[in-house]
Amino acid sequence: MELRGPVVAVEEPRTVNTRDGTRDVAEITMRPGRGEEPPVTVSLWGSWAETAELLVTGMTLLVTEPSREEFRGEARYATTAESYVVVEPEFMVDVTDIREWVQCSRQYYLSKFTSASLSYPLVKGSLVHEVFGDLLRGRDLETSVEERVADAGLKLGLLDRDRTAVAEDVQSNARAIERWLQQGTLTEDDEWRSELTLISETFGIKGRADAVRRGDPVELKTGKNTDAEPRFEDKVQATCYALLLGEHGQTPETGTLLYTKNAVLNRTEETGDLSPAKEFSIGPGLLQFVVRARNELAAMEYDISVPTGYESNAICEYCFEQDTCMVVSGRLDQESKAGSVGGALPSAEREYFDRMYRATETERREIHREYAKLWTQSAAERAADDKALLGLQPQGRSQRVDGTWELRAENDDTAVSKIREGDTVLASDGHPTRGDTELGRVVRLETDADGTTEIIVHADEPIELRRLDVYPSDYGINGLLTAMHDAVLKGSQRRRDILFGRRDPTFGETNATFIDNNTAQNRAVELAVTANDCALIHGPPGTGKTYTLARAVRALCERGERVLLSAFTNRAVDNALEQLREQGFSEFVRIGTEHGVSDSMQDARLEHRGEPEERAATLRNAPVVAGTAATCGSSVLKECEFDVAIVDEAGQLTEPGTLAAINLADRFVLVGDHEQLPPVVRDDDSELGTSLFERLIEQYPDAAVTLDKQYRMAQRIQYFSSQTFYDGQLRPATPAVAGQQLAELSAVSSEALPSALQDAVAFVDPNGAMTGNVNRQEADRVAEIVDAYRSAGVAADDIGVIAPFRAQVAAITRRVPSEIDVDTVDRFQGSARAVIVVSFVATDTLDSPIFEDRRRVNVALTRAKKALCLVGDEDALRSDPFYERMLEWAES
Ligand SMILES: Nc1ncnc2c1ncn2[C@@H]1O[C@H](COP(=O)(O)OP(=O)(O)OP(=O)(O)O)[C@@H](O)[C@H]1O
Repeated sequence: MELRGPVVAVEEPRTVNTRDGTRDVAEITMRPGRGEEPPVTVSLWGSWAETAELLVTGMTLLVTEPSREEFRGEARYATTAESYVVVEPEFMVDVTDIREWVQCSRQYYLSKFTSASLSYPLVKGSLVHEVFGDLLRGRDLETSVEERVADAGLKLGLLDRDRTAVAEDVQSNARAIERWLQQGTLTEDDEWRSELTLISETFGIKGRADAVRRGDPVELKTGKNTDAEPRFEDKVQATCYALLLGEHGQTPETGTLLYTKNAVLNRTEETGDLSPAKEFSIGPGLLQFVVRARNELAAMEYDISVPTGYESNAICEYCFEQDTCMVVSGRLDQESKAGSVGGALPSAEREYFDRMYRATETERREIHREYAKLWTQSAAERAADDKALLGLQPQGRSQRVDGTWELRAENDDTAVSKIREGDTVLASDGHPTRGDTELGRVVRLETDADGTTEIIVHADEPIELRRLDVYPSDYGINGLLTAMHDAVLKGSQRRRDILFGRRDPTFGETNATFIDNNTAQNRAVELAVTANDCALIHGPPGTGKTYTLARAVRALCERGERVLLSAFTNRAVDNALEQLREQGFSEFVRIGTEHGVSDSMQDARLEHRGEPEERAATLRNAPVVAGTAATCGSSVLKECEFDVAIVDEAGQLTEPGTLAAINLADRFVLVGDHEQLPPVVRDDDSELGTSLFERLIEQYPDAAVTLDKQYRMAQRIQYFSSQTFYDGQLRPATPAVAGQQLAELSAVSSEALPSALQDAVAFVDPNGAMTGNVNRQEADRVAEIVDAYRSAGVAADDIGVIAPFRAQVAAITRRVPSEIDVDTVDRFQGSARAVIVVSFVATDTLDSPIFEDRRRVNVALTRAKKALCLVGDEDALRSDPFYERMLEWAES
């Protein structure tokens, strides 16, 4: 039995005399049943009374196992010895955050700004952890160390570390583990699990336990500890895992900490307890303590306030982070237990930091809401939302060379989901939080001609693969905060003057001609090459953005500048590199994962594995380094410096997302189109919804150039977009572009097309009906239209179909040959087809927008080169002035 719902009133805690002596109690009123039921009073006893001080009305509270009694016809509840009180249970706190919070609340806050810094202790720490996992999976120590150290070649090289010395260091730490594993206390049937992903519905805590032995948590620490007891914060961490494990069965009573460095200590020099493994008992007091610590953290994040350090008992004098802490409080004018140094930043910068911090944390909260849906939504609801693939039939599993597992399954269902190859997912035997779950990577997800989908997932442990769920990761959030911190607190004065509108960007001069057949493109390269601060290149659809960008990269390199080439998506990064190759330039390295990078760029991909010095040199000496903006915040790229950062698709990046890339360079060039897809944010009113590109282009029109000649669309097709989004400035680059026709494609005879499709822009009303997000009649009609183009000789890969909703995408996919690309707008951005068919789905009235944003329509309509067919309900479209104008153009 539990009470879960919003708090409606809170009373101050008081001390009362009871049969058992004096006790604290606080009374609160809440609406259980997630706010559906009438208010009830709950007495929070003992140490839970303190929790009442954290509460404000509106917060969600969870009380487990309360007692209930009737008092004058009213139900009254109270906490019992078994109860837990959880503040904002849907706010998912990571176990490592609780550990940090207990050490120092300020340190928890500061660590948001130092994500992904490269340091030897961190790299060594993860190597030892990996080796530990390997040993548990039965790999032999020497092979494991050798392999893992080789895999970390690049990072070790950037840290100027020698491979053999690192291997020895890791090996000596790992020996402690090996010896402990071999101790007589362990028997053959000792049950082990490594790297267990745990998500708690009750406590709002998630984490990955290093290992679980016979149901008890084992945590690995690469430091030393010569006390008999584990360190308090380490106990806190292991206790969190115990709490999470208890949710699925028995709560463990013992936790183990393995201090690997103890094994390396010299017994003649060190005194104390040198044994690496230290056990401790986990009692109710400790379990409740970690929940209370988590509650404090969740309450602080509820209103996104900044901790002062007084929330925990840390002693600042002993803290390694004291200086950083004081600088941050000084610069941002924050109250801090450690005090502060230096003057505050100008108020505009502090306000900006504050706004962006709040917006980013709000995004985190939205991601956590997604987490909660893992259990608040039923399996069917998740499948209907495209967030899960259910009912998979396991097809076996096998251990891979590195000891991890390949899990195979099949699915006959035609269900679609957002899950794609390369994604990190929650793979489970039935339920993502209640079942046996592993965090895994989808390496294959392919549907064959008879509709069977083959699924392969790589994971640490061999589970039965029956279900996949989208994993709502907040991994990137700290990257955004770090980028913002680095830009505002560490950025040069000159850069900040530009970002905060205090000085106009300046340019040098050049007499060179870079592109001789397109004035705007030539001007764009000129700006990029001569910019002392920044240049902005606005590229409407098909105007040669990529071509111009590649030319600019080359021109900069010719002048001896080192260039960072970045974009929002992997695809755009690869497109730019392909264009560079076409222009005869190939001195670049590509940073990215094997899955992220396209096949054609695998040869340019920087391997991490190898000889450290050689790996680091390859990166350090490359004239051009390319990777997505998200990768720019990685520990590897943060070690690099560039003269110029060129960022494509800048209109799709949030401000902090853009800062991650431009922080690495002295000057920057943003390339994009703010009239196409905006940044994707979960909170509609978010400050993050406007890109830095859009803000700067409005602020500094003189630093910008618009490419105005497009090389893609027939004149008839481009007209609506040009008029509606580009003040009529967009024009075909050549008469050939303007006058292109379907009949120019080989084997195509346009006479074979039905008369309705003869025009370059056509409109068809299939008289369908929308149910949910699907319009079946319209899907049938789209299939007929695709068929008509095919019969007229258009090749399948020349046709693309775009629909606003995934459900309609699925409905159409089932009706057309598998070679035809059918997808949402986001997947089509940056590409084009000779023929594009757009399905609008909506019928009768437009209660909710078809494409959430007009800019998405712009993208959809401008993917077509020679023929565009709009399929939708005339009445619905005419009910909105924007779509009405679109119809008038289509029917003119
Ligand atoms: N100055 C030019 N001279 C000749 N061809 C050009 C020129 N600029 C671009 N093109 C050609 O026009 C086509 C479109 O260019 P590109 O792919 O660079 O467009 P884009 O603006 O990046 O498109 P998108 O809007 O999809 O990002 C390409 O085939 C490119 O080679």
